[in-house]
Amino acid sequence: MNALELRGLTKRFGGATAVDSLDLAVPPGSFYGLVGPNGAGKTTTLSMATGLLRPDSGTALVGGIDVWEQPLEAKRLIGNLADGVDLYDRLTGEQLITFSGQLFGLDRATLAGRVADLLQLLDLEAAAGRLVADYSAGMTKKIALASALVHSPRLLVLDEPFESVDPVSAANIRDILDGFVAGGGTVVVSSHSMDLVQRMCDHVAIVSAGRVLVAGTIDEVRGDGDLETRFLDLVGGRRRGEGPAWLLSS
Ligand SMILES: Nc1ncnc2c1ncn2[C@@H]1O[C@H](COP(=O)(O)OP(=O)(O)OP(=O)(O)O)[C@@H](O)[C@H]1O
Repeated sequence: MNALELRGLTKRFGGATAVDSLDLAVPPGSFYGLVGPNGAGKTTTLSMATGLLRPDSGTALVGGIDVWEQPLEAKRLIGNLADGVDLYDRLTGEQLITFSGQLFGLDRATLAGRVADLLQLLDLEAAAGRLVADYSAGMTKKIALASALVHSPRLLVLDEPFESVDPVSAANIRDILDGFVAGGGTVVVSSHSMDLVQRMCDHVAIVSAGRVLVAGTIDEVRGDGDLETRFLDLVGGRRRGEGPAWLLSS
C-alpha cells in the first residue's frame, strides 16, 4: 500500500485550474521530491493531500485512509509543514510544540520527553522560552517542523522546508529526515533546489500547470543527465539573453 496516493486531484480557483486531475503514488519508505516552476500547483496539491484544502474532485489516501472521508484517522499519520500557514506565535517555542502534541492526545510525560528531544535536535533550546513571533524565518521553520514531528507521524509532508534555513540547520534537518526514512517513515518534500532533491531524495515528480509531467526514481527521471537539465527540458520557459539594454551597466 502506498504511503500517499493521489488520484485525479483537481482544484480550480475562479476560472483557473491550479491542479488538474493529478495522480501521484508515493511508496512507503521513500524520500519523495516534488518540484515544479512557480505556480505549478505544488502547495495546492500538498494542501489537498494533507486535509487543509478541500479538492473539487479526486481523492487523497494516506496509508490507504481517505484524507477527506476519515480526516482524524488520516491526520494522525501525517506530519505537515505547510507553506504560509500561520502558527500560534504568541506561544513560546516550547509551548507551541507542547500544544501540537496535546492536540494528538499525547500524555504529559511522553510529551515532555519529546519536546525536550525536538528542541535539542533542532538546536532551539536557547530559544525555547521566547515567543515564536520573535523568531527569525529559519527558526520559525524549525519550530514548525518540530510541531509536525511531535506525534511521531508515518508520513511527513514538507513544503519548502529549507527555505531561509541556515546550512548547518539544513544539514541537521536532512539528518533527521534521513533517520525518519531509515526508520520506515515516508517523506514528501517540495523544493526549488534540484541539486538538493537529487542528493536527498530517492524519488521525484516534476509538476507543471497542475499536472505530473514525469515521476519515478531520481535515476529514472534524470536519465543520463542531471535533474536540473531534465527539469528545464520538460518545463521550458528559459529566456536566453542578457535582458533589456537599460539594465546593462555598460
Ligand atoms: N487561494 C488561492 N486563490 C486563488 N488562486 C490561488 C490560490 N492558491 C493558489 N492559487 C493559484 O494556483 C496556482 C498554483 O499555486 P501554488 O501555490 O499551488 O503553486 P506552487 O507550485 O506551490 O508555486 P511556488 O513554487 O511559487 O510556491 C497559481 O496560479 C496560484 O496563483
